Amino acid sequence: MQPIDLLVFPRWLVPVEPAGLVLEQHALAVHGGRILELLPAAEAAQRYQARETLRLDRHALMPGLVNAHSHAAMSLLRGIADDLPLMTWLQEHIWPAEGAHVSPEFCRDGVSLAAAELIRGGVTCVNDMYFFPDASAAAFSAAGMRAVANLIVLDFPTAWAANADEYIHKGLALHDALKGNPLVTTIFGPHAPYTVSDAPLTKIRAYANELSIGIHMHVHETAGEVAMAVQATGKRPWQRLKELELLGPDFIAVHMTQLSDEEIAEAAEFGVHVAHCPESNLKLASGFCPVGKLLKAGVNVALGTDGAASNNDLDLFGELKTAALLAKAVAGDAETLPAQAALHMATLAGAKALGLDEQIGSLKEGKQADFIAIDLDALNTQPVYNVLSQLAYAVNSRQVSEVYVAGKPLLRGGLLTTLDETALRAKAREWAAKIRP
Ligand SMILES: CSC[C@H]1O[C@@H](n2cnc3c(O)ncnc32)[C@H](O)[C@@H]1O
Ligand SMILES: [Zn+2]
Repeated sequence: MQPIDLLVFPRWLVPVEPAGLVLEQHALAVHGGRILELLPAAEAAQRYQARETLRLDRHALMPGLVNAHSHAAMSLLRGIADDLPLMTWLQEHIWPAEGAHVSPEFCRDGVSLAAAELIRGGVTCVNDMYFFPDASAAAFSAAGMRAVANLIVLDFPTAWAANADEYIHKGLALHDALKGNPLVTTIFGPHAPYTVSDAPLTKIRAYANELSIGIHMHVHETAGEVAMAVQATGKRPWQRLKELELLGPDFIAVHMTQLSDEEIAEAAEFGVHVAHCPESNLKLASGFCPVGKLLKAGVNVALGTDGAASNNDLDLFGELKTAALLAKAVAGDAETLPAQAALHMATLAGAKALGLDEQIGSLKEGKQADFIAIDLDALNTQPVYNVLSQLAYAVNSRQVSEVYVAGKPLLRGGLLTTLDETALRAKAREWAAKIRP
């Protein structure tokens, strides 16, 4: 018998790829933080001597969810300004609050609070755009989560940097510092076309090419953003990004609610990835991303929560259901974004957008052992005719009972292993008292 770290025997094994596959009486073998193989349960019991065995008789086992767009530390700004359109929300409420309170400590505590919520909801990897990405990266690492730290860029000064060049240089230093980190990688995060001018965008493209890192940006979030740009420059932001050669297979465009058919075709042609944030778009009344059309055109569409100040939670299972329902309504076609495609969007599509699809996003031999187990015995997921249907449309994130990243448990039997919930609650209250005394 071969000694290995872990054997998991779930009721249902959902690898996500190949699409629609649900294995029963199978096991997942894990060693050295990686998936050794998926194999029949009887064979696993004969061949492997596991240091630890997990028997999950009521559970579906699937890859960890990938949150392709978030601002994790904004968990500390949850509920500070609601029921407003994007620009009023951002310019009159969020930026002033961030200007007054964001610091390395704010980011550490906000990310830790968000990480607890994300882990509890089955998210194992998060693409995070926020100030003090060094502090955020450290907090994600301490929580044991996989993260993509954004090298953020803005034209205006904040507590993190004084001007676009300083943002870029601090970002490059962070990129160097994170080299060799097994869990945290980097991506450029220029905020949006309306906050970053041509010169820094040109530099970002050059550095992204040189260092082989991607670019992640809010694009065409609202009709107002597009109209303002057309009025000021005669060009839609997409056209400007195209002329600056930003669009390519390493570019993640977030939101994308305002798209012509020609722009959809170009997104496919350039291999641009879209990070769809349906609940934030709904709450800020930003518009509807044409997910059905994008998928038909061959665009990779990933899923994000955006920050907790515009969502107002970080529940990616909830987001996945909203995405599926909204895509059907927008397309006027109930067959758009079926359950299995929505699960793909929340896992492998996110991994692909982040350039991590060789490592995560599906349960496959050789990939990192980033997996989650969901207890389907709850009343709201009974009876189980179709596991994929339960996971996409009926699961509540509280049913996530196990979360592993690189073979290490972050949630065991519903209990967080790396974070102290009582301490997180106390910190959240402390910050609230400072922010709204
Ligand atoms: C450069 S750090 C990130 C920056 O983005 C702000 N933000 C949060 N949500 C949104 C959104 O939906 N559109 C545009 N900008 C957003 C966040 O508050 C930070 O200032
Ligand atoms: Zn955002």
